[in-house]
Amino acid sequence: MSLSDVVLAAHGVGVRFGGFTALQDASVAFRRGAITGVVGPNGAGKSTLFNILSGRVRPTSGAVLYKGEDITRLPGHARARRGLTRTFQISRELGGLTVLENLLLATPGHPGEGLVGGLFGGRAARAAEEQARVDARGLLERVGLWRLADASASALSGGQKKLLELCRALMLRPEMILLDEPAAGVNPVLIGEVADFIRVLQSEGVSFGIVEHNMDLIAALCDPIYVLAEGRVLLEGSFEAISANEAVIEAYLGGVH
Ligand SMILES: Nc1ncnc2c1ncn2[C@@H]1O[C@H](COP(=O)(O)OP(=O)(O)OP(=O)(O)O)[C@@H](O)[C@H]1O
Repeated sequence: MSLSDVVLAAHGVGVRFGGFTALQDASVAFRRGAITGVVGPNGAGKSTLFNILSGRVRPTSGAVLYKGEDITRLPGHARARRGLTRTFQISRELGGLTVLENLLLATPGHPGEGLVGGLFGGRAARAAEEQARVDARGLLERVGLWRLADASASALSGGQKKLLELCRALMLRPEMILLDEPAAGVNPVLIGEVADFIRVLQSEGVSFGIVEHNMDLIAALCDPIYVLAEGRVLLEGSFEAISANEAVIEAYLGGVH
């Protein structure tokens, strides 16, 4: 893999929480235009890796590079502004707001604040808010949620909340999105829709990293796939390669006993 093919990379990252090593010397590379999977048993360090890549957790060692730039010390919102966004395992919709308002509040500069009496004024702010509304409507139409634009976000199903979460990340027009368990709590039909939408976004040039326990989704979408176990990267490969690997099978069975 040449350096210019890599959009996001972790080089030897590690993090300790008190005396506990959650991640050790982990190196991963997310190829531009690819959907890269990250799998592993519970507690392997997958979310911790995403937290480091997205700026929520500062690694105790190693570095994070985005488009060749060292962003290890850059806060999450600054990474998002550069085009690196994420979603969370537990959807983080604002239940007191409508579906549409949730998207408007996800944009840089929060033009949606105008809706709730913020101090944004002037022509530029109004133009930004208008653009955000156009973007939000376009996204909600694409994922079939436009008819629910004025409904409370708390009324959405688990799967719809995941779609809303993905749309919130997309409001920032990202180049790279990290998805933490996009299929968790989502019914099988909607998982198919989420997968289709991810594929369309990929065809439009967005790169993805996906942490997921649903192996059907990983097999359908991801190449390559990194396997983590006990805070380390065990190996990287195609779905066929990792599922036939003895060390991977052992790592998963070890978690079951
Ligand atoms: N802030 C924290 N403080 C202390 N320990 C933590 C913290 N965050 C994560 N850990 C621990 O680090 C280990 C890795 O957690 P992490 O959530 O990254 O695993 P995971 O692979 O995402 O697991 P799962 O598949 O269950 O979500 C776990 O043992 C977890 O308890």
